[in-house]
Amino acid sequence: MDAALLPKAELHVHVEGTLEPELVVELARRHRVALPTADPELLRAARHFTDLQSFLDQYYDAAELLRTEQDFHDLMAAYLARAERAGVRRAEVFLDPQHHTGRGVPLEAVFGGLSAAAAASPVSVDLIPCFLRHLGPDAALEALRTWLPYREHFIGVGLDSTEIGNPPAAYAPAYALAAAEGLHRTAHVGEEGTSADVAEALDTLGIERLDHGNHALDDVEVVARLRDAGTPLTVCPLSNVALRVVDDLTAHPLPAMLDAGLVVTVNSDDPAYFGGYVDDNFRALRDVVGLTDAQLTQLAIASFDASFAEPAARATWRSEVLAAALIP
Ligand code: HPA
Ligand SMILES: [Zn+2]
Repeated sequence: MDAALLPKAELHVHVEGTLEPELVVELARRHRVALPTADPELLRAARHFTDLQSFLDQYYDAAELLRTEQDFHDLMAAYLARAERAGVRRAEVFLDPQHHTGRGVPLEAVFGGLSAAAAASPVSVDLIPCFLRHLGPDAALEALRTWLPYREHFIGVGLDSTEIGNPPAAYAPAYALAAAEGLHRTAHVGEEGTSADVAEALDTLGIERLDHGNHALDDVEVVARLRDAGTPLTVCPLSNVALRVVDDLTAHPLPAMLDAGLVVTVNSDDPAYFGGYVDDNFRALRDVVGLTDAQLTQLAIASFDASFAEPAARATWRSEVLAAALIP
């Protein structure tokens, strides 16, 4: 089999980042919003970035087209159909509820639409709402309180948006409440931020996974902490190239992360913006970085081990990977 299509879990994908230009055009038509062009290819060509913020500006702008439960349903349904073709058996999907409630979209529409599409998919799906760093720590704590009545719709919390200038420790109260509520905890750290930010997140947030974490490699002590604790990193190679976290794929630290004994998983982040879904990321690691089939198999197994799914389901998927890897 194409090693890029191995059974896998996707643990780092933002549902708003799966908004393809074709759906942008459809949503604009649905809500009578004028676009600069109705040609999806021209919209796609405009999706290029110089850094994280230049991406976030476009990403939040396009996400304003998501208004109704139907819109959120259609977004998730399209992602899951594509993810299924990428070999995804399990998806733990980020969302940015504050960006929607801040525009007057009710949480019922956001969670209702996403969960309905998830329930209709053969992919095992759970949702992880993220705190938006640019809105600050008080808003994060308040947001979590408003999410808790929808507790059955999500399994954990994350932290995303502008990393520079928004270090993680301030979010400790929101993470403490999440822990008290029995929620899983993960956070974007070390994408544009430093190894000191990664250490700070480990010290203060009680995170079970680290999203990105590229700059952890700048400090051997931080690497040792992650390795000794077995904290998985959700790494996003094509995202890192698109946002210039790395110069090109051949300079990507993923092989160094594996060499350092870190638990690494491969993910798409915002596939509609960064030129590829999770299978495309696996394929790029094989074709450009030169990872072997054995390494790709290791990454696929790690994705299930690092997931928040039930142990029995993880064991089943893990054996599926091994069976697929053995069939030439
Ligand atoms: O890669 C990311 N980093 C921070 N915030 C984000 N929101 C969507 N994608 C990202
Ligand atoms: Zn991300």
